[in-house]
Amino acid sequence: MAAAGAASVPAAGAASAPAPALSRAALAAAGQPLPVAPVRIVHLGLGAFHRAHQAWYTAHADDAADWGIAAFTGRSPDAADQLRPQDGLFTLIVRDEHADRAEIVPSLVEAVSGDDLSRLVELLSAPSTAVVTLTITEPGYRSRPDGSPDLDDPAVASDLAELRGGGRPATTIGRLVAGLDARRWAGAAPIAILPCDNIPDNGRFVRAAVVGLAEAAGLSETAAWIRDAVSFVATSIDRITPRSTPDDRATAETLTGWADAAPVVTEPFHDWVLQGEFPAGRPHWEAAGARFVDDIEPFERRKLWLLNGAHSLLAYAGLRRGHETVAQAVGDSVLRAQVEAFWDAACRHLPDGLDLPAYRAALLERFDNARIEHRLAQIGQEGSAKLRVRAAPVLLAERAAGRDGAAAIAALVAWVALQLEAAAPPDAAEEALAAARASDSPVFELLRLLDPALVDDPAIVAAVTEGVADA
Ligand SMILES: NC(=O)c1ccc[n+]([C@@H]2O[C@H](COP(=O)([O-])OP(=O)(O)OC[C@H]3O[C@@H](n4cnc5c(N)ncnc54)[C@H](O)[C@@H]3O)[C@@H](O)[C@H]2O)c1
Ligand SMILES: O=P(O)(O)OC[C@@H](O)[C@@H](O)[C@H](O)[C@H](O)CO
Repeated sequence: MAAAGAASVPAAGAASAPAPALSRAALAAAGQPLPVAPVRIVHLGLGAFHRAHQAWYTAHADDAADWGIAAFTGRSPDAADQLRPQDGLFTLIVRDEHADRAEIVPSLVEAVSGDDLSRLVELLSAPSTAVVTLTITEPGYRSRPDGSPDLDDPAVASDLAELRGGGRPATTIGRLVAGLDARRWAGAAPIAILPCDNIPDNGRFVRAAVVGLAEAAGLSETAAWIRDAVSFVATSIDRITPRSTPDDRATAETLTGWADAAPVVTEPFHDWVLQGEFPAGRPHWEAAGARFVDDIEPFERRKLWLLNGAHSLLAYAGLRRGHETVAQAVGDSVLRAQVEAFWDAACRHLPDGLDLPAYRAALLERFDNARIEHRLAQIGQEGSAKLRVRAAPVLLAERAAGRDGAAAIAALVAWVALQLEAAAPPDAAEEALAAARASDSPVFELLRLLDPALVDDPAIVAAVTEGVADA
């Protein structure tokens, strides 16, 4: 298969006629066929990022003709409903600071509603299926911070009952366990699972979730098989991809001449670092720039602390200063200085050899791209899970090194202040956050929710309390 199609203009139609709907048949009729690769990858969580990243890398692999993706939605069937009539095709709008270019990405060959468990089981039972990728957001795993299933979560409890009775689990990890159970019964072909969410050591994290749920459901043989035979690959994934807006459809149509109900906007930059085995094979993603390493941790920390840590700082401090997007916030000299200070702190705890000055300079350029409207309210969602891994480790490392940790404390102060004003973006942990806010010592309890180690240090609690009082 050719790499992702270039922007395509329909053969017929006056300028005022409505653009034809994107589909493989319509493209073929226009002389631009995009063949359907066989499904060998199952994706869970059909959001914008998967399409801008893993689907793009797969389309640009030099063996793309052998690797089609069947992608399942997470919570609502909407994305599948939009993409099914388009045969999985979608327009990727790559937006730099000056212009847009578009390509039609052909690697997604099947878009499926997440509740279609029978199709998931069928695909996971097929020996030809070699890779499962996930982008279901941090709370989507329904895990404790160590990755093990949160057995107090009612959806997890319900899935346990369903899995025990051979029923229909409803969480993504529950469905994945049901699919892996079927794969074992079908002959246990090897497979790799590849979480692509912004979670440290995400391979180990999702392994704990999957094995833990299988064990808790009494599927002990399947749990043992997963432990021994399923490979959990750790990844650091990077491509800033904001939520799509209705304007993006008009842009896609102008650029390609095709009407696309579900285009995605992304930045030109992309990066993918992976560590782990693929026992049943994988696309030649290196051809598109992916890197396979023996130790992912330095890359993962650099990305999570510098990019995502700064994003979260800009989100909470930026919202408090009246900004709406990353570009606006990083253009505010006060916040830019806070970001630089946070990066100085984080860099003190990153190993040599990561070319940090160049990485920081490139990040600033990416954040400054005002044509990417990355909304702080989107980035700020799920703050309790995000700050735990993006800011708390930097603060704790600074304190352990005998410094005050002021730069990382600034991020916590902004988030705590928004919490106390009940103005923080949505968070799956809202029930616990509300209880913390209503307690006698809300700052202490909010910090404890982020990471109990924070409140073991009275200086951190005092600094955040003081910062919030001054904010
Ligand atoms: N957008 C980016 O710039 C970017 C970059 C790197 C990594 N990521 C990772 O990808 C994830 C998804 O980002 P996106 O931009 O595609 O978001 P999105 O909102 O477009 O898609 C999120 C997907 O996750 C599913 N989901 C959400 N909550 C869920 C739940 N509780 N259970 C099951 N499924 C659930 C949704 O149904 C949807 O399919 C992020 O949370 C992040 O971890 C995103
Ligand atoms: O996707 P989230 O919600 O985990 O985090 C929001 C952003 O920080 C994130 O999407 C970055 O844009 C991304 O990680 C860049 O690669």
